[in-house]
Amino acid sequence: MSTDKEKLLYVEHCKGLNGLEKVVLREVRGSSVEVYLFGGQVTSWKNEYGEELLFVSSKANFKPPKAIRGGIPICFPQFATHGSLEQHGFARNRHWSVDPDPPPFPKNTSNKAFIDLILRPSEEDVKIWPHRYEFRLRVTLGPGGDLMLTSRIRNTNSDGKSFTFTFAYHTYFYVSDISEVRIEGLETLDYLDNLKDKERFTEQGDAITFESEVDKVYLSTPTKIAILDHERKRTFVLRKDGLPDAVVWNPWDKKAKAMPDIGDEEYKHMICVEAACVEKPITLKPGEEWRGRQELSAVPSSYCSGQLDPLKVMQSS
Ligand SMILES: O=P(O)(O)OC[C@H]1O[C@H](O)[C@H](O)[C@@H](O)[C@@H]1O
Repeated sequence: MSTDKEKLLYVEHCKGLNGLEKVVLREVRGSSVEVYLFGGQVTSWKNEYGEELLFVSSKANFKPPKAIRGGIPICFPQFATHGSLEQHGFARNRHWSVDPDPPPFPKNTSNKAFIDLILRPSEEDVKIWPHRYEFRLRVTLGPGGDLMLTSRIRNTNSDGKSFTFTFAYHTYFYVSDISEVRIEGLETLDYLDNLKDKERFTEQGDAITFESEVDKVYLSTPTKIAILDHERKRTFVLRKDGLPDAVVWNPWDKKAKAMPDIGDEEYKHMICVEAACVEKPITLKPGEEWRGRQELSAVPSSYCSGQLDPLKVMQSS
């Protein structure tokens, strides 16, 4: 366990843009993470060289109630238009609080840089979605610069009613050039195509690359997905737990132009790959809790490349 004094070095509470409350996590080797209490949203993740790994639009409004465009918005209790609520639910445009005394995790890690946030419904929220819950979000910056998000959602209804929700960590990765990006781990899977009325298709071909707008929900994916940025020679590895689906989105030029909070050319520098639970919504009875976890790491591409796997090089020589 870290002492309070030690924790101060790693977790700083301060003001962000427009005076919004922000928490900065730091790790000794220099990596950092920023989390806004508005939206419970991670808005920055930097590696030990100070390079930004997440995309945040230059036109992002850091002005509630509009959600911040970029980073990792939380979609809850509804992903996209899969229900009657506003697009992506309301968690991304609510003010979260720091949770001073969260229930412990079964396995407490030695990580020092983490923050626990909590969202409970306001009376206004209950009118929109008639349920009581506690949504606890732990954001952790690991010793190697990895970024972990763990959500724990508990049904606290006192009227005996269950509730059902869909969910996504709507992660915007920063990439050098979208036309040089490849995603591995989703080949041959079934997906719902949001550009074709959520119709179901099967992915064909070897790997996923980009040359036009994409908005797909891949179903029941492996727990590990890799996003390769060839130009930057960087690979993001996304690991997920409790979140069977994965959304891939890039608005491309026309849609980006129509969006007031994305610059016309900025679609080239972003790719959303979102650990999600969309196809089969989660139902919780009163007292029940759900957990969904996403872990991100960024490594030089050579570490991941099959060609450079020493075993494979030896076998092929
Ligand atoms: O503009 P937003 O409400 O933030 O949504 C941005 C995008 O999020 C997801 O990736 C959905 O699949 C897209 O259909 C949507 O356009």
